[in-house]
Amino acid sequence: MTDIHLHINNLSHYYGSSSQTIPTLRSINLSLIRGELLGILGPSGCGKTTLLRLIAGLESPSQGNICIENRIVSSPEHVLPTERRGIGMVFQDYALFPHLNVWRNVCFGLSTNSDKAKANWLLELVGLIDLRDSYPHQLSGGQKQRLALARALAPGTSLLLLDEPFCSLDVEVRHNLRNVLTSVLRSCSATAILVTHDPHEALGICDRVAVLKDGSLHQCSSPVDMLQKPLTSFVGKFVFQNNIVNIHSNGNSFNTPYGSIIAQSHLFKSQPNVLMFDENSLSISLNPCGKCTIISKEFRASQWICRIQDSQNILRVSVTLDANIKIGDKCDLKFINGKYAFLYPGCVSCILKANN
Ligand SMILES: Nc1ncnc2c1ncn2[C@@H]1O[C@H](COP(=O)(O)OP(=O)(O)OP(=O)(O)O)[C@@H](O)[C@H]1O
Repeated sequence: MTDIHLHINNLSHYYGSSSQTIPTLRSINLSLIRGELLGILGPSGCGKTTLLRLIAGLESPSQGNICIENRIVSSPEHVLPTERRGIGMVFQDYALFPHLNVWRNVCFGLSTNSDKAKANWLLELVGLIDLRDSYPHQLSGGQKQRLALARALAPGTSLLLLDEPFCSLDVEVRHNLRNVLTSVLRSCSATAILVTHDPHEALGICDRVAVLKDGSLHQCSSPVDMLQKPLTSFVGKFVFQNNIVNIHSNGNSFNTPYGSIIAQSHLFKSQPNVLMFDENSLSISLNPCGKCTIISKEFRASQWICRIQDSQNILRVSVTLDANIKIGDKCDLKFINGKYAFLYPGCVSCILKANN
């Protein structure tokens, strides 16, 4: 049987009175398996922090409930205090005690010798044992966040809530800390939720990723499943930066300025009106009289990613590094034959076909 650590059941939340405001979270259902790292991903204001605060017991649900270890800890009628939930929290701003050194920060609130042995082990694990006498102001941002991680886990916490913990750190430190996080969580057999607005971070280290938009859960699945089947066009666009094009059907066939679409129409539950495809699905040919304009190009290790505009869309297109292209160049775009794409609503897969 699956060992569910946290279960969120039909959870909704409003700030203020539900009759006056729009919900911050709408009917969220999620489960976390023990030892799992779940990413909560979404744009600014979608409700990520609110969801974390609800799990921490810092907000009260308007509807639904939250169970930790099969026990209801939050419902509209009752909210178990944060300190009785067996959770640890790590924030972007570290929240360390400035007047306590590293060792005393980790040991804060611990009493037994075995707790202190664990604190020692955690400081070893996060690479801070040699800095045990230093104070927070003597640590770098990355060291402070490693200390915050060790402190959150020291009391034997098995459920960790991390709210954008790496977002104020520079790229290399952030990258190192992601690796520290996953190995520390594994060593402690801890379950964790990582709130982030960075798709690379969520996809890179999380076992599963939950994507929120305007308080609604669009998808919760492993990174590979999400890549292979983004359930909504928002997931494809926000998480994978895929292209979105509005389409109109002509009976069972769809035409676009870039070519046509082959799909099995019996799979449609409703008529698709949006096509989604990735940056490798279009070919570009320079043409001074072309209908499209290259408006930006970004270097990636193995290709350029161009943004190309026509009268209806701005599309991301990958172009080989040896292509002689400049911003402002005119061009034509067409589908690359045989590339896979998705139609929405319904996430029906289809195949792209270039116009002759
Ligand atoms: N204390 C509050 N009172 C009223 N509205 C709030 C409060 N806190 C947040 N909100 C609103 O609730 C919505 C969700 O906020 P939340 O902080 O959960 O989003 P978020 O996804 O974490 O955003 P960000 O990535 O910018 O931190 C936003 O529209 C926000 O303005």
